[in-house]
Parts: sequence; C-alpha cells; structure tokens
Amino acid sequence: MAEPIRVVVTGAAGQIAYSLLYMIARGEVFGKEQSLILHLLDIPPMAGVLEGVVMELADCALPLLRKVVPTTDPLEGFKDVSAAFLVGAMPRKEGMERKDLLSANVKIFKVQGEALDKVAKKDVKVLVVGNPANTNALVCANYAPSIPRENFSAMTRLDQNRAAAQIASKFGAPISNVSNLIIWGNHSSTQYPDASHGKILIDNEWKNIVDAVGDNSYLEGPFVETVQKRGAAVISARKMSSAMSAAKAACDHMHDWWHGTAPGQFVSMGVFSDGSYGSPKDEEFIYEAKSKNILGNSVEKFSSVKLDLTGKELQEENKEAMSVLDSN
Ligand SMILES: NC(=O)c1ccc[n+]([C@@H]2O[C@H](COP(=O)([O-])OP(=O)(O)OC[C@H]3O[C@@H](n4cnc5c(N)ncnc54)[C@H](O)[C@@H]3O)[C@@H](O)[C@H]2O)c1
Ligand SMILES: O=C(O)CC[C@H](O)C(=O)O
Repeated sequence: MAEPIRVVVTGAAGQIAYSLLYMIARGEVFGKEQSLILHLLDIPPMAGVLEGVVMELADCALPLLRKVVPTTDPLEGFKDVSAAFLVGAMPRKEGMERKDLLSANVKIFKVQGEALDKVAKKDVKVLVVGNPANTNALVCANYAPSIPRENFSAMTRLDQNRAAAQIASKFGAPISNVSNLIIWGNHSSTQYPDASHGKILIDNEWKNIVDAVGDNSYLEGPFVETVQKRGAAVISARKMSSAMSAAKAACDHMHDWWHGTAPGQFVSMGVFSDGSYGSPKDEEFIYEAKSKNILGNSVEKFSSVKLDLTGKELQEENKEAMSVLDSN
C-alpha cells in the first residue's frame, strides 16, 4: 500500500461533498492501493455539520482512509495537499441567474488561491467545481503564482457525461460504448457539446457518431440544447443543484487527470487557453491537452460560431470577476 496522500475537499459539509467524500475514500479516484488523509474544509457556521460528516466517514469503516482533518482554516485545509477538490461555493437556486453567483463566489477563490500558494504541494492538482467554475479556476490560479497554471482545471466532465448519456440513450447502448465527446467553452448554457469527433461501439465496431446518427439537425439542435440546459432542468425538478452526478463527474475528472486516459480516448476539462481553435487566449477555456494533439488546431464552421459565443461569455465573466475583486 502506497504512503498516504493528502486530499482536500472544500464545501465538505455540502451536498456534492456528501457523495464525493465517500467515493474518494473508497478509492475510486486515486486507486484501491492508495491510502488517504482527507482534509475537509468548510466555513465556521458549518463546523457542527462537518463533525457529523467526520462521524459518518469513520462509520463507513473504509480501509484506505487513514485520517480525517476537519477544519475551517484554509491554511490547515490546504497544507501539503496533493489534490484539491474546490467544491465550496454557493449553488444556484431556482430563480437565480448564474451571474448572481459570481460576485459571492469569486472572492472565495481568491482566498483559496492565496492559501494554496502558501501551503499546498507545488505539484498539487486543483479541480474547481464551484460555479462559475471556469472563472473561479482562473481567479484561483491567478492568486497562486507559485503553482503552475496547468495544475488548475475547471469541471466540465458533468456536461461530457450528460452528453454521453444522451447519445447512449438514443442508441439504447451502454454508456461504455460511447466515447470522445467534447465540451467546449464555459460550464454554462453557452457551452458547446460537440459530437463530431465522438465514437460509438455498434456491432463490435467503433463508428463515428455523426455517421451513426445520420441526422445533423439532432446533433446540432436537441442534443446541444439538452446538455446546455440539463443543470437548469435538474434545479427545476429537485429545487436544488445537481449533486450525485456532480460528485461522480468530479471523481471521473480527477481520476483521468491523475492516471491518464486510455490511448486514443480523450476527455474534457477546463484548462487555460493558448488561443487554439480561435478561443480567447488565457481564459479558462475547454479542451484537454491530449485532445488538442488529436484534433489539430482548427474546427469547422458550426463549431467555430459556438466557440466564439462561449468564448465571449468567458471574457465578460473574467472582466466582471476582476472588477469584483478590485472593488474589495
Ligand atoms: N461544475 C459543475 O459541473 C457543477 C455541478 C454542480 C454544482 N456545481 C457547483 O458546486 C458548488 C457546490 O454545490 P453544492 O450543491 O455542494 O452546494 P451546497 O450549498 O450544498 O454546499 C456548499 C458548501 O460550501 C461551503 N462553503 C461556502 N463558502 C465556503 C468557503 N469559503 N470555504 C469552504 N467551504 C465553503 C458551504 O458552507 C456549504 O457547506 C456550487 O457552486 C454549484 O453551483 C458545479
Ligand atoms: O446553476 C446551474 O445552472 C447548473 C448547476 C450545475 O453547475 C450543473 O450543471 O448541474
């Protein structure tokens, strides 16, 4: 069994963390041979709830879990961590716009960036889940200059999983038969779920999804819209933001980042843009480093219009975040 690594989950008393902590502690992210010290960070009013989460983790009797460190101090929470799941932030409720979250949440990511910079391992992998995820990741990285920018990513894996689920259900196929769907841009309703490089296993043969569907109007219409609006649909039905599926996606994201993907397979995460595909440079844009090599540097016209739209939204969010932080 490998020496324990320290992993922090922020927002540890919240809904996503309630599913996420169990999955991490069972070994679904870092492997069944990797023991763990879990740091649980939340804010002081949630200290009591955090105690309950600690009790439950103990009662799960999980062999990989060596120690749990509940805390409300970011400097203790981020101390020596190798991986950070930044979940702690306000979720959108019914009737709220995503932009309402920005002013409240970006300040959290400034403080956490500063704390990561001071006390985390320099090769820490930081996954930002809290919304607006792309902009929060940008802010967090900006305030942690001693950690390489490539070590910060924002979660769009939930959108990728949603897209895969739509395609699998269209064919009545298991989800494992669908791969290489791409999510471009912001984790918002301007995101662009792109099936044009996707593959589906039919009759023991991997086929291009566009050919297999044979209906561009579906892939450019209802498919895109369903994925774009899925988060809002869940809020409308549950009266709360997605949590179980978000926790699963956070595990998938960190798992693939930590271990790498299988040859020929690519996944989506928000990373800093180098200006490829006409995306705005230095924004937290979406594409996975490996997919860039596979895809080359250009995209077709339909994609390019969609990329433009979501790129502009990211630039606006970025400006708004900076003005919130400047005014504090
Ligand atoms: N990227 C995605 O795909 C995705 C998907 C679902 C939800 N989200 C986002 O994840 C975030 C969390 O959602 P949730 O449903 O778990 O919310 P929640 O309200 O149940 O939990 C959030 C927790 O964060 C804590 N918190 C607030 N400020 C904090 C701080 N400064 N430090 C540490 N903890 C802090 C709160 O006290 C609370 O316990 C929301 O912003 C939500 O919109 C993102
Ligand atoms: O607030 C939203 O619109 C979505 C919440 C969450 O990010 C999700 O995708 O389920």
